[in-house]
Amino acid sequence: MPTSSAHPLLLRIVDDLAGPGWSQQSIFLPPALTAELAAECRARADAGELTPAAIGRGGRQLVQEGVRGDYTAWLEPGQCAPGDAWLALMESLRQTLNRELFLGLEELECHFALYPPGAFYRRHFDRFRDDDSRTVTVVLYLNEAWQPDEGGELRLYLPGGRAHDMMPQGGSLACFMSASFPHEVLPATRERLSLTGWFRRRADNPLDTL
Ligand SMILES: O=C(O)CCC(=O)C(=O)O
Ligand SMILES: [Fe+2]
Repeated sequence: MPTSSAHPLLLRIVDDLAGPGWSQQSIFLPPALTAELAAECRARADAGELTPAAIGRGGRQLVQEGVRGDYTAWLEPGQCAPGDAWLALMESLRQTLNRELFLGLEELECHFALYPPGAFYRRHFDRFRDDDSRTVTVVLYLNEAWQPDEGGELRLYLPGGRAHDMMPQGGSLACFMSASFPHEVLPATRERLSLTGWFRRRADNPLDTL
């Protein structure tokens, strides 16, 4: 059992990752900060700063609409106040996960994602075949008053052939071990906004760091 003084919400995520390996927090972020992050995502979309998401990494990136149809933009420190507030919270989570679970997480890469109505992301793993540094996935949803009949669930495939669906409700968080759970994003009837991040640790392959 964790014994530290970290926020109870963060400790709940620690317990979930140490147990089943995934966590769903329905009320993770206050509505005001969620709304500010949603506004930032929309502003970037309006400014044409979101680009079609690609599959793979480095020189092997490929846009494949039949696999994923979302648009993304990286969130970097110093770009906007709500983004920095989010990154500070994720830094607390990173430190808590390292302290309690010895995960050795070194950094977070994080992007806004916008799925137009009907867009999806087929079943996949978040780890690249040639790079195992993505260790923990976090997805914060930015959609106010999402309704169950609007679709857009994150479907997490669990061991034993079961699946768990999560509605992309504003302020809720999905978190899971990146290498353990195939997952997909189902199409929605309305625009679906999120902020997705991956905590990375140093790649095992020394050639990757050259
Ligand atoms: O938005 C989600 O629910 C998950 C997104 C995802 O799987 C990804 O970007 O790799
Ligand atoms: Fe994913």
